[in-house]
Amino acid sequence: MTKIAPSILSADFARLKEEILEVEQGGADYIHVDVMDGHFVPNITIGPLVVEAIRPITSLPLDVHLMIENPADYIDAFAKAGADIISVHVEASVHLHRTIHAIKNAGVKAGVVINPATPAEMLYPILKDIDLVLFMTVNPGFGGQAFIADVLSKIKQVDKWRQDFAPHVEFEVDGGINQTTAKLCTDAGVDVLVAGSAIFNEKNRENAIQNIRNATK
Ligand SMILES: O=C(CO)[C@H](O)[C@H](O)COP(=O)(O)O
Ligand SMILES: [Fe+2]
Repeated sequence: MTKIAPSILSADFARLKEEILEVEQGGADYIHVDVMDGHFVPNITIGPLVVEAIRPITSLPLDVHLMIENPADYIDAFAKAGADIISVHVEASVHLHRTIHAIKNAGVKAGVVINPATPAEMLYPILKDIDLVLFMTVNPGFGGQAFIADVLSKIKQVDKWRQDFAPHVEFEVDGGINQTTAKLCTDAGVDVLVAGSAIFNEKNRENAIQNIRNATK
């Protein structure tokens, strides 16, 4: 079954606990946490303190998406705060192999994120070492942007490598996911759909989650 990871970027931060409980009760599989530093992306969001604060609220895995420069410097802080998956951008990681192993050594699942304009080949050397690939289907930085369909061919390319030598790797997409784009992604091999505005802009979060999941069948 397709997994759904609501992005709290589009939640009401004044009611964050209730928002997280609503999507958990509505059938979410992960809670997606967008960390932005105002350097790697032109927006500033949340840090380890917020991850630590939401950790006791939910039993769902916390899927932490680091959109920051020098992500290796912050692995321990996010691991200690309670992250279950930490994903770093290939574009921000000079020593990607070292950073991935630092995440794993911290006892956390390691993900690698790739921007829409970054070629699939960047993933090839490290695919077997990681737990998750997060394909950006928008340029990172903001919720509510339009899906970039060109990324689908890249997902299909990496899926061939996955079938060849890395069948354990989960594929996730992030950005512009709704009932229409969800199906395009799962048809290309995606296992986990991040959705922010398509879930938190709807009054009934359970219906929103179910509608996206049902659209992929
Ligand atoms: O990483 C992100 C933005 O950089 C968010 O996870 C993503 O944008 C989710 O928002 P939406 O579903 O509204 O596009
Ligand atoms: Fe994200």
